[in-house]
Amino acid sequence: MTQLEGMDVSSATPHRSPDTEAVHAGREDLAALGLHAAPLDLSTTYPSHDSRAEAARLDEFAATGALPPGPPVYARLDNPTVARFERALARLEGTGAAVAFASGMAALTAVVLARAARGLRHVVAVRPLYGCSDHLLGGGLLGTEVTWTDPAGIAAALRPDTGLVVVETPANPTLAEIDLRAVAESCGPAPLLADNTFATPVLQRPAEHGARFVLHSATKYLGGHGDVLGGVVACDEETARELRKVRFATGGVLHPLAGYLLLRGLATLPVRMRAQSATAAELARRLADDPRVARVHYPRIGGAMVSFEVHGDPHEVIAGVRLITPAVSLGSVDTLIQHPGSISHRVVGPADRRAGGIGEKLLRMSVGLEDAEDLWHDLDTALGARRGTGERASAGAGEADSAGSGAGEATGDGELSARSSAPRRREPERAGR
Ligand code: MET
Repeated sequence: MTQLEGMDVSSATPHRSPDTEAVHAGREDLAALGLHAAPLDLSTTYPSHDSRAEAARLDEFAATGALPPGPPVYARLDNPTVARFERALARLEGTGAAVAFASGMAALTAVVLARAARGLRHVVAVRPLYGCSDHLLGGGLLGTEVTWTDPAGIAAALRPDTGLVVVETPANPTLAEIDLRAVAESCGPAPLLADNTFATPVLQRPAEHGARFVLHSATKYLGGHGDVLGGVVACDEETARELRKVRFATGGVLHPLAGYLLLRGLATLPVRMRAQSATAAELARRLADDPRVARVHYPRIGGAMVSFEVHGDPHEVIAGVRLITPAVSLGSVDTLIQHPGSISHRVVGPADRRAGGIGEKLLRMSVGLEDAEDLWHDLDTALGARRGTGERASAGAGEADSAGSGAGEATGDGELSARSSAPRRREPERAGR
């Protein structure tokens, strides 16, 4: 372990732009090590001839959850490659610490267990959440009891044994947005967990709005290339200590190779998010103007996710794509499309899916780095004949522009500005809850 591990990273270095942090955070010790690229430490254990010192270090960890100084003891406790990713993500989210896990679900599990260890097993949650999050909380596997509510009902749903309030914004898969500051204020003493997987810290830093736990499936945008499974919770150092204790006890650790790939992924996160968001906003505009599409969901804060409801059979769209990958997951450099009712939210019962606004006609698309025209051509073909006319579309940028959807224009930093010159037609839905 380096001396940098376990420190409160919020005070470690002066404030720098997120673009700079993405490239440099977590790499503070490399120059002293004489390295340019981050090293990959695959050790499962670490030698020491001093058993008394090891005992003292383990006692200290067991008592506090603070990472002991000196070299690591064992990989389930601590790994320097993973710690670089944790420091970098904490810097990007503006928190004092971050704790990485084997997957996003392992990360959420650790938070729930840490709260339950304090006797606080009641959870207040807002639908929709990612399907497996919904199932983990509501299914009772971890002994939790959930009160599902809308954001306005959070304060009334709180109980003395409420240990956690869980929201996801933009939500998987409807992209519904929540006012995090308002929600955090209504949580009282209960900590707010915000799943920030879809927005990433490039578009939104929930800790600045009062979230105590910022959850990511790191598998998605943080990794960015569809080749690493991981999860992470950004939080303050005191909270991180509780999570490290749960991680050590339960073993849901992030593999060092995953930590290596995630740190590498973070370096390009802002660039990828801006490019993918610009293409997503353009596709959302075109879909909103398409008669084969009943409804388009695109977040006010932008992002690379677009969800839309078709008039026809959504399964035919999945069957019809050729360039776009028909697969669950998101956040990769290639565009993915899936049917939430069949895959990402299958584990949520039909009535609860409906309660969360997840209709059977809904498709969820994660827009990658391909050319927008190529993606539109594939979508246009997969959507099939235009309703009523049988006409095949050949929309390009010109057609989209002349359509003047008024749906807003990606500015390149994830924000949207309304087009004012063109007549307004249908817009992607941006309504919050
Ligand atoms: C196994 S289902 C889904 C994986 C991922 N969390 C998604 O929403 O696509």
